[in-house]
Amino acid sequence: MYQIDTLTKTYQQGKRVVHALQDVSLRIDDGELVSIQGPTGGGKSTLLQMLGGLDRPTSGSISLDGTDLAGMNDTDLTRVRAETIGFVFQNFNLIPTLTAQENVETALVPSGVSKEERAARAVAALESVSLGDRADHLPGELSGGQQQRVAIARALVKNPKVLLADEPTGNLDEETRDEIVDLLEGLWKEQGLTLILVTHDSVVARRTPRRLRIAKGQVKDLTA
Ligand SMILES: Nc1ncnc2c1ncn2[C@@H]1O[C@H](COP(=O)(O)OP(=O)(O)OP(=O)(O)O)[C@@H](O)[C@H]1O
Repeated sequence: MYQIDTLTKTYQQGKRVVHALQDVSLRIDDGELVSIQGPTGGGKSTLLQMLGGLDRPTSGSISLDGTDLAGMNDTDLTRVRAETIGFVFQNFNLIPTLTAQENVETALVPSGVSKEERAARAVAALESVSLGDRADHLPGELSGGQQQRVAIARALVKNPKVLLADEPTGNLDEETRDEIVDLLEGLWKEQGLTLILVTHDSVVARRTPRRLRIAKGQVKDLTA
């Protein structure tokens, strides 16, 4: 469970101070599927970065299962990210010179999993996104939707508790978008994940049980 209390994140832009997040308080329970919408510059990516322990708040707290991410040292935070949180991005962020199989295996390197186990788990993860027959392909040989499936397999191969997705369908046509949302929704149900996704797309947001809107650094729960 995430518990966020009076979280503020400011950035200095020249002489100007930008409040990317302002006094945000929020709770996200285990197993929720939540979308985050809002205008450009509203603070969506900043919030996702905080949830992923990729950046630290200026003030306030953000805890995951009772541990304050803001107060953790870098080593512990890296471990939490490696073991507990999966990330999916708009641009897939696959390594172009590695095959689908190798891309997925990379996610297990920081956790110290043996080579044999990495290979077996990557095969299973690719099968879970219906890409078992494309394991030897390079990203450039795959469609956008297939690349996103590889990225989802890479995020889930470590069995994370939380999956954070930043515009996961932003680069896909409508049909592929629907396939990817179907896939994410299926994995969410099957694996009991907490799935939090940032999206500009109201069609995607309408499919999530809980919808948050963030504008000018402030969060509103549209389903409360
Ligand atoms: N590293 C940074 N340095 C300075 N300002 C930043 C930085 N990151 C974000 N900001 C500012 O914080 C505010 C919130 O940005 P954020 O990227 O979270 O918005 P967003 O809702 O994700 O926008 P978009 O939909 O365009 O991705 C913006 O005013 C942005 O300019």
